[in-house]
Amino acid sequence: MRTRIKICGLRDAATARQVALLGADAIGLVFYPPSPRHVSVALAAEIVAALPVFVASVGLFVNASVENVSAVLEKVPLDLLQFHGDEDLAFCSQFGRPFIKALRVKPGINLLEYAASFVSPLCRGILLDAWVDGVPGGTGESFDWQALPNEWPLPLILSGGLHPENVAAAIACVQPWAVDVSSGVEQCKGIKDLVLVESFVRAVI
Ligand SMILES: O=C(O)c1ccccc1N[C@@H]1O[C@H](COP(=O)(O)O)[C@@H](O)[C@H]1O
Repeated sequence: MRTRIKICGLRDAATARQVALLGADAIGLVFYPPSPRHVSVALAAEIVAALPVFVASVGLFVNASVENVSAVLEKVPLDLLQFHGDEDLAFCSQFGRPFIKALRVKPGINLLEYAASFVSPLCRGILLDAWVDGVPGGTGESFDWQALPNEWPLPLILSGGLHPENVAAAIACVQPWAVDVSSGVEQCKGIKDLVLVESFVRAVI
């Protein structure tokens, strides 16, 4: 079975639909105002409404307030939440929605212990991203895949600096359940390139 694909940081309905038609299993919507990929609640609702059936919508938050996440959930029918900051299990679980938790790979972090602390009914996976000081994600930076454990207590989503030329090698090395990409399929920050999206999807094995 092919590795699942999430393309993150969509900012218009037509491109999101195209990305889905090219083979993405999920698209990500960034609710983090400092990001160049940030979307408003109204735009996110429009994008989700344009997706073909069976393509999942994922809302990405970074250390957002409860009120902020709840306000998005009231208006946007997201399938999954992605918490990309320092949120703990209690924070992530309180919305009663399935979620994935990002972990930025940094020397000294016990990756398996961290992942094990999120094993719970609503946590559907651990997403690994590169650690870049001062920027929570979407940096286009990768990390050393060779250093990762082979077995994980939750489905693994690999991200961080993936692009059409390295994604097959990353999958062969890590064998994740899914891959997630933003910068590697963009013309410039926040603008997706459908040719790169197509090449990325084709390269995923
Ligand atoms: O995409 C963003 O702007 C973003 C902002 C803040 C936190 C996470 C963000 N994106 C996620 O970052 C990783 C890696 O992205 P990249 O492919 O290296 O650019 C990915 O999981 C995105 O969902």
